[in-house]
Amino acid sequence: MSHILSAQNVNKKFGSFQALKNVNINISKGKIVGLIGPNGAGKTTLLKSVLGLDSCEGELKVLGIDPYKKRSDLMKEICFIADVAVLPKWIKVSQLLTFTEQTHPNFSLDQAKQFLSKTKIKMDHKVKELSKGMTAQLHLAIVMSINAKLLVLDEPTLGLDILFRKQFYDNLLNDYFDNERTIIITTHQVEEIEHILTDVVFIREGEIVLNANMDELTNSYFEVMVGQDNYEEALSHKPLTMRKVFGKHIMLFNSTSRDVIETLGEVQRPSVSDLFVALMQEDQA
Ligand SMILES: Nc1ncnc2c1ncn2[C@@H]1O[C@H](COP(=O)(O)OP(=O)(O)OP(=O)(O)O)[C@@H](O)[C@H]1O
Repeated sequence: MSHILSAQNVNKKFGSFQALKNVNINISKGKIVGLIGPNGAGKTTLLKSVLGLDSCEGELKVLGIDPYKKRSDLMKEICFIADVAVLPKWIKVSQLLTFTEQTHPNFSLDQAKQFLSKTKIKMDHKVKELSKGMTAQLHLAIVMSINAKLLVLDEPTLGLDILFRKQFYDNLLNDYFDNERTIIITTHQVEEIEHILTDVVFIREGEIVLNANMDELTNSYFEVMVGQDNYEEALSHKPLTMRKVFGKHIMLFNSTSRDVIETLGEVQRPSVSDLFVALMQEDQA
């Protein structure tokens, strides 16, 4: 098996509405992939197909398995967080850990206890007694104690404050991720995760509009801060987007015209969120 995930011409229709359009992606082991798109772009729809929660047309293989037809086989090897706040309110932490140990073959109870010992969560706490952030910590402690090959996170930090969000991603990167694992994350807070990503996939109206690793991205696009003197000339090279900061124009270009344009101002690497905004606008133009 060469890819952890392989999608070829994947389509998904809800009645006459086409939510996924000819999606082609391959993801290999050891990647942290950001699946990024505006509201209603098709991120959750794609992840549901990846997790075997919904059917799709085309060829989709996760760990070499057809997720919809062989979901129970797949679930032994992967885990996911759909929304951190969703855990049964009435259950005690100790009961939740026992339940997970009994139902998941790759769960380590000792490991979960070790993660939880670094938090304020106690074994006899009920989920309803935990704050949203503590519930997220509990969920993550469980997920990080499952020896999974693929972790799928759909908006994992929704509703959490910035300290918890930062801690969540730090824990994920330092205590969980290694080259044997693969993570797919969707979030609208792109700027908070871009430093941990190895690859980005942009999706818009069910179509993949960009699929690149972060190094490729740096080489494919660049921003130039252009002063008034060079403004007209820089503009003639047709920037993808432009914004004004402290009286200077920051223009985004793709690398085809790099040699000429980098003489016109200070070059910088665009953030993933700036690139996302630019490519979404470009696609709509
Ligand atoms: N069960 C369904 N029945 C009909 N349409 C659906 C269904 N599920 C999703 N859709 C539609 O498919 C499109 C993609 O939805 P999806 O939830 O995948 O978007 P998303 O990228 O996850 O958005 P968000 O960032 O807002 O969560 C939307 O137009 C949505 O209305």
